[in-house]
Amino acid sequence: MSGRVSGLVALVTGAASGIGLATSRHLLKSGAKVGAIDISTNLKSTCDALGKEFGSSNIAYLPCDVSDDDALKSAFKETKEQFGSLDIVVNNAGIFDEDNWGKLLKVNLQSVISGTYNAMELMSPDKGGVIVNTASVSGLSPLPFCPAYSASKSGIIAFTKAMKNNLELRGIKIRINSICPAGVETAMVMNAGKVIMSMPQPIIAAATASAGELMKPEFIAEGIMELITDASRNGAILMIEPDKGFTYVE
Ligand SMILES: NC(=O)C1=CN([C@@H]2O[C@H](COP(=O)(O)OP(=O)(O)OC[C@H]3O[C@@H](n4cnc5c(N)ncnc54)[C@H](O)[C@@H]3O)[C@@H](O)[C@H]2O)C=CC1
Ligand SMILES: CC/C=C\CC(=O)/C=C/C=C\C=C\C=C\[C@@H](O)[C@@H](O)C/C=C\CCC(=O)O
Repeated sequence: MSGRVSGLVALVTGAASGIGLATSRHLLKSGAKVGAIDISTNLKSTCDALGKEFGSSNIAYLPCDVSDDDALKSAFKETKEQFGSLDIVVNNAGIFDEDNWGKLLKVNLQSVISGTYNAMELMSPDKGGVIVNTASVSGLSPLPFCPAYSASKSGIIAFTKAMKNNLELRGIKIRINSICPAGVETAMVMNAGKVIMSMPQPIIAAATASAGELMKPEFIAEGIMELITDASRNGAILMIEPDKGFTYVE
């Protein structure tokens, strides 16, 4: 799979908000069909609005908790059944909840691994496909105010690199990449402020020190689209920062 996404079938998790919503819009605008997965009650109105703008037959409303492996598998299958193929998967849903770190690991890391295996099962062996996993700069440089979150994102990066080699060695024509944004202006960051404020003062200071200018979700969606459409990108880790823009890291 390379080049144009027009006519292809994509699946995006965390599609109701922030980076997932911006990516779904970008994919629809480029002529792809999108299976939109999210746990949020906002997903219905989001899909209705996207359907009005881009055609209701191009978007599938798939309410699902990505931490439930069986439910996630069903939503992947439903996307292929509705649209006839599965070519692009963006494993993007995530939470920022250190107090519930067990749940965080399931949503942020387990769902990326199970989403990748689902994609491998459903993508065409001939045509192949592309997977993009949303990590974070915290997966490259772990942050003291979110140790479990950082671990989940490091896990995504390690999984993506290892799976790239695994797929290549087995001759499977699926590319797999990861995106690592710094702070983005989404509900996740807006809600994190009050949680961080309840942490010990030195941790608040560390969080404040690492916070830079927030980027727009649309900018991150552009990075995800680059990883989808540029056939030379496989096993790529794309860091996105407000001051430096896009940087591919080893
Ligand atoms: N906002 C930021 O500064 C950054 C965010 N990220 C990552 O980007 C991804 C998207 O986050 P944002 O757009 O920022 O946040 P967001 O909060 O706007 O969007 C996350 C979406 O995931 C959904 N979600 C959460 N738990 C779910 C579950 N169990 N099942 C299905 N859907 C679920 C939410 O309902 C929401 O719609 C996450 O993986 C996050 O860790 C990475 C780097 C920076
Ligand atoms: C710093 C970006 C690192 C990682 C990005 C990421 O993957 C997820 C980030 C999630 C939450 C980040 C929250 C950052 C908050 C900062 O703005 C701190 O300055 C908040 C500190 C105190 C709160 C102050 C207030 O709300 O009044």
